[in-house]
Amino acid sequence: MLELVDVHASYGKVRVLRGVNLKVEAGESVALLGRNGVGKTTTLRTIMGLLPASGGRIEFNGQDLRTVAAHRIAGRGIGYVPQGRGIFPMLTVFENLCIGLKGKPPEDRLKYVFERFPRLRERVDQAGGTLSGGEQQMLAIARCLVLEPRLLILDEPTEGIMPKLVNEIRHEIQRANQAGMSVLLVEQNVKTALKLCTRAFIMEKGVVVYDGTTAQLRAEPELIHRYLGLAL
Ligand SMILES: Nc1ncnc2c1ncn2[C@@H]1O[C@H](COP(=O)(O)OP(=O)(O)OP(=O)(O)O)[C@@H](O)[C@H]1O
Repeated sequence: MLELVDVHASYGKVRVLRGVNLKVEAGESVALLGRNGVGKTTTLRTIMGLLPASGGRIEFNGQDLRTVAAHRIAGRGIGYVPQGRGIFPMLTVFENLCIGLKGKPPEDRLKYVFERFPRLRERVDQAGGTLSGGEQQMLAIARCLVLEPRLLILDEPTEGIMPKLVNEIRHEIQRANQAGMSVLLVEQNVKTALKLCTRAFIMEKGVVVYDGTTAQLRAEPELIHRYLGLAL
């Protein structure tokens, strides 16, 4: 469904991605792991066209995303929940859910996201910026879900969120995946990533150095120690 082949990207003269290869199959849940600063967020931003790739290919359902304008990529079926959420704080919950649509979301989609996140239904007229961090994250995810993406890309969705809401958010990501949506997840919490995802890519200094199943990582925790410096 999504394939990155030898993708390069830089911030000015600073080369960050040095030939990233990564794949997400239809219906798969994939974790992108790596220590701080190795280029995980940059990889996601490059997929979304927010940073131009200076080389390589990014294909989504056979189409080269590098030729698609950034504002049209969501319309091609990719939902992106950026680090720091990226909701509109001055707009209400409802107005945030309308972003990216011409008008209101269809009733059945609204019902679907409010069933997933009842907290949002209770706060539908509240300004996004007045929600708690966890609720804002739910809103950022809900905003993608109303667009019915085929692939949901999330950048550290549970970072800095109170534990009670973390579980709700993880559960909903899992549910979306079980309903057939593909997931690409950047996650600092390796245990969470191993729980939610069946495949993992690990990055080091702008390249992918591990591509395998999360079952293999669980079975060989020394790999996690080698690449991430962590004990499971
Ligand atoms: N706007 C920017 N301008 C210049 N350099 C940047 C910019 N954004 C990121 N970088 C640099 O690019 C490198 C990769 O950053 P990136 O955010 O992709 O890493 P990451 O793996 O997501 O890290 P983290 O886990 O800390 O979020 C870092 O060295 C970072 O300092």
